[in-house]
Amino acid sequence: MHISVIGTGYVGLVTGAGLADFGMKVTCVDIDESKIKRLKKGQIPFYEPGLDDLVKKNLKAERLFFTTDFAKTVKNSLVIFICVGTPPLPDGSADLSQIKDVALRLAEVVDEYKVIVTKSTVPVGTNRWIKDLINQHKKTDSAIDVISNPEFLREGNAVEDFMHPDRVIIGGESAYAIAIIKDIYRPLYLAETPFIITNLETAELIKYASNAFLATKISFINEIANFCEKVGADVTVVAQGMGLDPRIGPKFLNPGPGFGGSCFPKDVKALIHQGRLSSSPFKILEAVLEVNERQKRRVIEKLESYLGEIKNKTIAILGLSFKPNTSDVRESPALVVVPHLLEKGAKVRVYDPVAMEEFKKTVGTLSIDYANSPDEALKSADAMVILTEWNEFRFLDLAKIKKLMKNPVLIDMRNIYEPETVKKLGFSYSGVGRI
Ligand SMILES: NC(=O)C1=CN([C@@H]2O[C@H](COP(=O)(O)OP(=O)(O)OC[C@H]3O[C@@H](n4cnc5c(N)ncnc54)[C@H](O)[C@@H]3O)[C@@H](O)[C@H]2O)C=CC1
Ligand SMILES: O=C(O)[C@H]1O[C@H](OP(=O)(O)OP(=O)(O)OC[C@H]2O[C@@H](n3ccc(=O)[nH]c3=O)[C@H](O)[C@@H]2O)[C@H](O)[C@@H](O)[C@@H]1O
Repeated sequence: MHISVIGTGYVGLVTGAGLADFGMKVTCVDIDESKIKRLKKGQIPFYEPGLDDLVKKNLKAERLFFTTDFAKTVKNSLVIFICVGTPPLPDGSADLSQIKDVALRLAEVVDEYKVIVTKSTVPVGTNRWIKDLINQHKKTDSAIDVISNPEFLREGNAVEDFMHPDRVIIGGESAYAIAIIKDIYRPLYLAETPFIITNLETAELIKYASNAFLATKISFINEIANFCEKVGADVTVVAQGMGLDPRIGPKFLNPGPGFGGSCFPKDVKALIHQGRLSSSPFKILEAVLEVNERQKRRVIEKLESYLGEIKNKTIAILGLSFKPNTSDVRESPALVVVPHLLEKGAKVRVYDPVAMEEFKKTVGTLSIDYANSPDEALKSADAMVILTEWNEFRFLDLAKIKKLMKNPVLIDMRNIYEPETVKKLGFSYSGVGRI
C-alpha cells in the first residue's frame, strides 16, 4: 500500500519514517523545497533523538521518499495523512489555513477512492468540514473517506512514542476506511496497543482533552509549589506523596518555569476558544493559562529577591528549548524570561546544547551573549538560572563554578539540584517549591 504524508514537521516526519519502518511505501510531501532537498539526503531540520537513523534506514531501504510533487504523490496513494501545522491565531483559535490549503489541493487531484487521515490537531468538527470541502470542490465523482487519527508523540521522545504509543485513536464513519487504517497500524495492534474506534468528533476531542488535562496538572503543581515556598513544604515530596495514589499518578507533577512548546499553550487556547463559541466555557483552562503566564515571571521575582535591582547584573541562562532533547523553542519560558531581563537592564548570557540557533532565529536582534559552554556563560555572572533540565546541567562542577561566578546565586527552575548540597557549597539557592 502506498501512503502520502503531507507536511514534514515533527509529526509528518515521525509518521512518515515510522510507517515506512512498519513496511509501507511512504512519500512525504512539503511545500518547503529546501527542506525536501535536505530530507532527500537524510538531513533532519531539527534535533530529535533517533529520527535521523530511522529516516536514513528507510531512505536506504527505498520505503521512504521525499518530494514537493503533491499531485503525483497523492494520485499514487490510497491513504493520505495530513500532518501540517495548526498554529494559534491572535484570538486563540486554531489557524486552519494550512489544512484548508491541503484539502483544496486534494480536491484538485483525487481521481479515485482515497482515505484522508488527519493527524494534525484540529478543533472538533474540522474533519467533517474537510470532507465537505473536498466533496464540494473535487473534479471527479470519486468517493473519499475522512479519518481523525490524532497523534500523541512528545518532542524529544517522538520515535519511541510513535513506535510504542499508549493508544491509537481512530475516528470515522466508514467501516471500510477504519479497517484500512487499522491495517496500517497492524504492528501496534499485534503488540496489543489499545485501539479506540469512535466517531470523528470524539476522536478530535480526545486529543484536546488529553493535552488540556496534562497542562492543568502542570499548572496545578506549579501553584502547589508556589504555596510550598510560603509555608516551608517541599513540593518534590508533596508530588511524590500525591503520585503514589494511582488515581493521581506520579507523572506530570514536576513544577517548573511554566509549560511551553508548540502544543500545550496553543491547544488549551483553542479549546477555550471553541468552548466560548459553543456557550460551554472552560473556566479551569482559563486559569491554567493565567497560572502558566505568571509562572514564567517567577524567575524574575526570585532573581530580584537575591540581587535586588537586576539592572547591569549579568544573568546566565542555562537552557533555551522548552524541554530537553529538542531544539524547539516555540513558547519556551526562555522567550519570556530573556526579554524581560533585558527590559530590566540586565546583561544576559545564554547557553543551550542544541537550541541556540533556533533561539537566535526566533528573537532576532536582541542584545544577548551566546556562550559556547556553561562555563563561558557563567564566568563573572551574578546569577545562574536553569530553565531546561538538560542532562549536562545535572552534573555541573559547582565548586569550580562558584569560583567562576561573581555572585554564587543558583535559581534552579527544574529542581535538578538538592538544595542542601548546593547551599553547603556556598551558593544562594532557590528551586521551585522548595527553599
Ligand atoms: N510537534 C509535536 O510534538 C506534535 C504536534 N501535533 C500536531 O501536529 C500538527 C503538525 O505539527 P508539527 O509537526 O509540529 O508542525 P510544523 O509546523 O513543525 O510543520 C508543518 C509542516 O507542514 C508544511 N506544510 C504547510 N502547508 C503545507 C502544504 N499545503 N503542503 C505540504 N506541506 C505543507 C510546512 O512547510 C511544515 O514543514 C499540528 O497540528 C500539531 O498541533 C500533534 C502531536 C505532537
Ligand atoms: O500535542 C502535542 O504536540 C504533544 O504535546 C505534549 O508533548 P510536548 O509538547 O512535546 O512535551 P511535554 O513533554 O508534554 O512537555 C510540555 C511542557 O510541559 C512542561 N512540563 C512537563 C511535565 C511536567 O511535569 N512539568 C512541566 O513543566 C515541559 O517542560 C514542557 O515545557 C504531550 O505530552 C504529547 O502527548 C502531545 O502529543
